[in-house]
Amino acid sequence: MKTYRLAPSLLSADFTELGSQIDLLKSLGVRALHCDIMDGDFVPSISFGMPVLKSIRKRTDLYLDAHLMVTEPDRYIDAFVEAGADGITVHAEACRHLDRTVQHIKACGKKAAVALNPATSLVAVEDILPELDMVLIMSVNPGFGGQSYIPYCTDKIRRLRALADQKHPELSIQVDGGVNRKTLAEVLAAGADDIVAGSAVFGGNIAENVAFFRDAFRQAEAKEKA
Ligand SMILES: O=C(CO)[C@H](O)[C@H](O)COP(=O)(O)O
Ligand SMILES: [Co+2]
Repeated sequence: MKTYRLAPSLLSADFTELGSQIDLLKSLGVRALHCDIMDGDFVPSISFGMPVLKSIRKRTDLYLDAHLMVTEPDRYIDAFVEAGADGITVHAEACRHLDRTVQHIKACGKKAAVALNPATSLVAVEDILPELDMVLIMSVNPGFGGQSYIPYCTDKIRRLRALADQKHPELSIQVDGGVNRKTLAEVLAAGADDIVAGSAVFGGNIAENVAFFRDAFRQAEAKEKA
């Protein structure tokens, strides 16, 4: 039985109200925050780094999920662990020795995840799957919030769930990019359990948006039980 989790992407938060928006999310029952770290090289944009994550850590005990969209993730893992991340996600496309990087994250006592860009094949994680806590399927080209979900990613989520059922049933499948009221049902039905959403959480009424995700998770759980 899957446990579903919403991880709001802070990229879409109001940075002048970050502390109070984090407190609000916690009061609404949110358990994790997704922190998008962009270096302007692996992806076109620059977001925020260790000092901001450190401040977030001081503010909250929520699970902090660090999505490293950087060219050389190995250079930054210790710094993000030190800053207070609970889980570190590296891109397969950015790691020359992916197994070494994953073992490093695990040796730090943190959850290890690998992200795949839309056009990157599942083959990139097939062999290492049993070593991972999570695989992140990017459903937009990384770099910006507010983009549209790429439809072919649904089949990729489905194929990853089938692969995980064979090799590592506890694997969490996170989907990131363009997940909103229109696309959520499709993503859940395909087998995702961990949902990142930025604009669909912070755009408009945050409490109503979080309630929408919570209700969808309840429906998915009920479907699984039936
Ligand atoms: O990693 C990301 C972009 O590279 C973000 O997590 C993602 O885009 C979330 O934003 P939205 O839900 O608005 O698509
Ligand atoms: Co992200």
